[in-house]
Amino acid sequence: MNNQAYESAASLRPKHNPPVPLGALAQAASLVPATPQDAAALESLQATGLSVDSGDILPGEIFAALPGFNAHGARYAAQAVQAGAIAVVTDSQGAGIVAETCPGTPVLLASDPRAVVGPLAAEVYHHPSRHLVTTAVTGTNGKTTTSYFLDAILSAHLGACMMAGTIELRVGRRSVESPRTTVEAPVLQRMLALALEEGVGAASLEASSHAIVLHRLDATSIDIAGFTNLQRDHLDFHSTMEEYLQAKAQLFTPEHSSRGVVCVDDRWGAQLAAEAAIPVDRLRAYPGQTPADWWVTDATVSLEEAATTFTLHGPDGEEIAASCPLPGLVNVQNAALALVMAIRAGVPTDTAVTALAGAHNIPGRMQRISQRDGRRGLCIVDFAHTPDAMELALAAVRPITPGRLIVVFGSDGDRDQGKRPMLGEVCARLADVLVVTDENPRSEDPGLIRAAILEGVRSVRPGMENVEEITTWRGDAVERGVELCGPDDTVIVTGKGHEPFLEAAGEFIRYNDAPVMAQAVEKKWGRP
Ligand SMILES: CC(=O)N[C@H]1[C@@H](OP(=O)(O)OP(=O)(O)OC[C@H]2O[C@@H](n3ccc(=O)[nH]c3=O)[C@H](O)[C@@H]2O)O[C@H](CO)[C@@H](O)[C@@H]1O[C@H](C)C(=O)N[C@@H](C)C(=O)N[C@H](CCC(=O)O)C(=O)O
Ligand SMILES: Nc1ncnc2c1ncn2[C@@H]1O[C@H](COP(=O)(O)OP(=O)(O)OP(=O)(O)O)[C@@H](O)[C@H]1O
Repeated sequence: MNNQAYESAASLRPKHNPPVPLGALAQAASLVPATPQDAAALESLQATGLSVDSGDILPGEIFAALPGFNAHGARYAAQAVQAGAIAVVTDSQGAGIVAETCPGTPVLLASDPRAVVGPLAAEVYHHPSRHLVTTAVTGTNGKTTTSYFLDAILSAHLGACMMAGTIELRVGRRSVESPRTTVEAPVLQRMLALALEEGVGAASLEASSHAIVLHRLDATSIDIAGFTNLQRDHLDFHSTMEEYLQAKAQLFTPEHSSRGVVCVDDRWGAQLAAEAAIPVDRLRAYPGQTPADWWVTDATVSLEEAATTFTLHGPDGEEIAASCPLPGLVNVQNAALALVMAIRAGVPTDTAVTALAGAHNIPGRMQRISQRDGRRGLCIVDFAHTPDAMELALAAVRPITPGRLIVVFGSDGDRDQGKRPMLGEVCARLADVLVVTDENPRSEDPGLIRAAILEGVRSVRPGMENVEEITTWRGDAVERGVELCGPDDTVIVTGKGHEPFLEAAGEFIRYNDAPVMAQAVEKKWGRP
């Protein structure tokens, strides 16, 4: 994500945050003044906020200078002080740098500064999560989808819900692009405080494993934590799957959450549920034998409405007929998880079921741009950008496609080159018509990326029938896909989902598939 997103995230702050004495903050996070003069500062100073980023400091706030993977944050202390920081929280190495670069600035010491940022941020923003119904979803896949389902349900129940995840940071009507899946603790606490200030009663969060390990969620009171699944990913950060699971498992401890709902469809979920240190509901979303408190039967994809219907059974004999508007059986796991989490958060079942059924248009996640109506075809934007996700996405839309399945796709530059022919192979195998285009070529020659994809296509379809290559611009390819789409056909454009930029030749170009596809739909069929 580019710098603009970080700047926008910084704008989501409460309008009035009563200042907190530095002494109280030091006590809350067991901070030690670096010098006797710094101890005196505790008596006189009050803080109005906190940041780990010097570029994000407002006058009166504290700068937490963290030892980073690349640099020591204390290197930026002078910049923070110039912006109005009243004190710096750091380790002893950082204190040395501050003494050199901005002498006289009060310094509070912590042996692991990253670990105190959460509690400090919660304290300075007055523990807003304690007053909100807060949910957090973790797992390799399905976090975004499940958290949007929860957003819809909690909004229906409480009037509004705050959202912090991969796609957006939203409080009330204000939404900004999200810099990452789970933002730094000060950004999150500010958003929660703003939500409280604006009368928003709930928060739906995504919890990445990076965030859990890097303490971004510390001191956030989560009412219900949810776990979707664990698949191979991020083994550069967590060295083994066991370590990856243990990172997620931290969310299911009383330090973070009051209760949990865990999908036990894979063995990792079963292990997590068995080892969890908080009360946990076990949910089985797919057919299987694993013991569970809640389980799903009759999962079906409906052709007419592109909806998925299922029955959710509960521990007290509940039998809940539910539906979600996203196709694909993976979304049954996400939908059932959202339902059980909502029920455990106190949402009446009827309210939850109705809101889930209406949870349309998650940005870039099987997002329907036009519905099949006898004249128009079904037009969808989806984020699938790996061979596995592409396989799932195409398998999800095939049953709701009486005619041809058209896929518009490309592959990233400066990333995993091996997946390019694999994507071509999957699409050639599972779709009828292929329109090959660019995704984010970045510094690479887009023609070479497309050639690698086409090599994979050729391995399945040597004659290259029903394969088109669009060499001009991604928007033209999306338009071509829609042009080819008949009333019984489906066109799915994959790879970029919600992304607001296309990265090419060192530039971030404003581009989003959804409005481009909507324009193509209007050009072909007129306004609905
Ligand atoms: C690996 C990782 O998570 N790194 C995080 C880490 O960065 P770092 O230690 O490398 O920071 P650094 O560049 O050494 O800088 C040290 C400190 O100086 C500060 N600084 C730096 C520059 C400056 O001008 N002013 C300033 O104050 C930085 O905010 C930082 O606190 O600490 C920074 C803030 O303290 C985070 O912004 C940064 O996240 C980076 C951007 C990141 O890309 N993280 C990814 C891996 C991530 O968290 N991903 C997960 C989910 C992934 C997924 O599910 O796909 C996510 O939640 O998004
Ligand atoms: N429950 C699930 N199980 C397996 N795959 C899923 C599941 N839910 C979604 N997917 C697949 O993963 C893709 C990403 O879904 P989603 O954005 O909801 O997950 P995520 O955990 O937020 O991932 P990311 O952090 O990459 O956005 C979807 O396009 C879909 O193909």
